[in-house]
Amino acid sequence: MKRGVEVKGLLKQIDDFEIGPVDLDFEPGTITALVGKNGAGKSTFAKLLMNLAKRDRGEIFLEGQPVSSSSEEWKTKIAYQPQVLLGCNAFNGRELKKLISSLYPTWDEELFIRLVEVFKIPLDKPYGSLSPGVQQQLNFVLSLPRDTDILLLDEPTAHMDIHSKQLVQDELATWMERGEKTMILVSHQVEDIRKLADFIVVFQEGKILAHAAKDELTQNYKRYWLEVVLPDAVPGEVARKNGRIIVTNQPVKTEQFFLEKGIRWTDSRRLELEEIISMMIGSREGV
Ligand SMILES: Nc1ncnc2c1ncn2[C@@H]1O[C@H](COP(=O)(O)OP(=O)(O)OP(=O)(O)O)[C@@H](O)[C@H]1O
Repeated sequence: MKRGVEVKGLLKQIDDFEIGPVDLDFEPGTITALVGKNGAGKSTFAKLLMNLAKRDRGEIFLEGQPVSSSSEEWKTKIAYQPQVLLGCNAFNGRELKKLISSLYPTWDEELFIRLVEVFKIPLDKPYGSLSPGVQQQLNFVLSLPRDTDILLLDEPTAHMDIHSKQLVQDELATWMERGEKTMILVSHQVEDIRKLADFIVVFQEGKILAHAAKDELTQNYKRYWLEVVLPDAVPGEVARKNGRIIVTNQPVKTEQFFLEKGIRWTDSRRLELEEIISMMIGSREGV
């Protein structure tokens, strides 16, 4: 069976910031979104996967190939799209394509040409002269055609307009249909996560706070408006307001508890993914 990305006991200390220990498996055929507050360690984790930051401990395997400085084999397995392409300002798209395509035996020229047309990328202008949104589009158009089995994208749509974001979402969804691809997506864009992700990994201060299937999260997070003020803790409770509005992530247990105690609720609703993520990463207080 094909293996995706395996991370074992990964640890890195940067000044007073520690990332890890991280143990994570990213399965082929899935998209995982890495979320967390600014500075939580997502981009550093991405760099560790690419050996661009040196880990202190642990192991990383890409389709079974160990990521290390002493071998090159793993490099053709993964395409990494960083937030910013450094050192490229003087080169135009055509020159960058020539450089990058020569490094990837799987380069798909047809896909590149199609994407250039879809995004209407001016290939003859220096990268540094393009707007941040168009730079990001070019960055994307230079990443996907590498057609590696593993794709690692760090905030690929942050600067893009709404239409371009939708194009990226469509292209990524289509790309996943090519086979057993593994995609890791660092993102603050809820729409990207909602449309694309199968799994969500929550980073908090360098640690993995949660790793869950997106559908489970949206099924399980539920808000209840109670008829009475409730002093006791409720099974599954994750937040409350005035003892009368309760959010839980175990609605079956919660409702059983309410029924046993004779507590009635006037309304209940599932939370939107955005609310769930905000609650999990701790950027939203209360209910
Ligand atoms: N080269 C470095 N030197 C010093 N500190 C660093 C370095 N790289 C990362 N850090 C620190 O590591 C922590 C995690 O940063 P990182 O960029 O990984 O967070 P992030 O979750 O990607 O944030 P954002 O959502 O803002 O992109 C921060 O405290 C950052 O200051």
